[in-house]
Amino acid sequence: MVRYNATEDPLCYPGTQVLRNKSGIRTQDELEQFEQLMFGSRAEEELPSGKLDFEHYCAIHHHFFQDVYDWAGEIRTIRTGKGNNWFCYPEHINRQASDLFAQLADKKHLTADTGTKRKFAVEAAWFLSEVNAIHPFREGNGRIQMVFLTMLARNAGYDLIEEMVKPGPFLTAMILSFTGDCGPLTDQIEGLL
Ligand SMILES: Nc1ncnc2c1ncn2[C@@H]1O[C@H](COP(=O)(O)OP(=O)(O)OP(=O)(O)O)[C@@H](O)[C@H]1O
Repeated sequence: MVRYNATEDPLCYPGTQVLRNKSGIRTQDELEQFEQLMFGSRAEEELPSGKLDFEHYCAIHHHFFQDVYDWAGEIRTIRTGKGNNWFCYPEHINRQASDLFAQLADKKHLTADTGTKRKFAVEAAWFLSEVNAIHPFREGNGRIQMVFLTMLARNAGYDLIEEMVKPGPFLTAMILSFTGDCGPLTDQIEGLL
């Protein structure tokens, strides 16, 4: 997992980068294992239904992380970044997310004009790069991005096979998409359809 650059974070146990959690786990390794376990167990359940809007996106985050964090499904309140990239400042998240999900709705949730895998992948890469730049949550963004992408694909008539993700190239493509180059991410997504 790529760790965050975060400003002083009240969500962490003092003097650590370990997020306060419902089980009181104080080490990062143990917390990641616990997150993974809970995520897997919630994946077995039916996902929250919704309109593929931002409210739905947050409900999905809540579903997967409700066993671990009190703030599951809530937008973050501190500035975060990864590598050299800082994500949307928290005070702008609601507005940016509303704009993005309005555009997604205008594009009929990527079901319009996406008659080929390539066309769908182009639109999906656009959406993923934008939602990643917003990065609504303190943790769990990558996993929720992938769950939601799978839902968008299914809604557009495609089966996205997440097990086929190649973590290294996919991460490189995500980072490139942050700087506006969505080509490699488009290729990665097309390869999953
Ligand atoms: N340097 C970077 N610039 C932009 N995006 C990045 C960078 N490094 C990682 N990302 C993206 O951030 C997301 C991960 O965010 P976060 O750590 O909140 O999610 P996670 O689900 O907890 O972790 P992971 O996706 O690693 O399992 C992924 O989509 C990843 O591609």
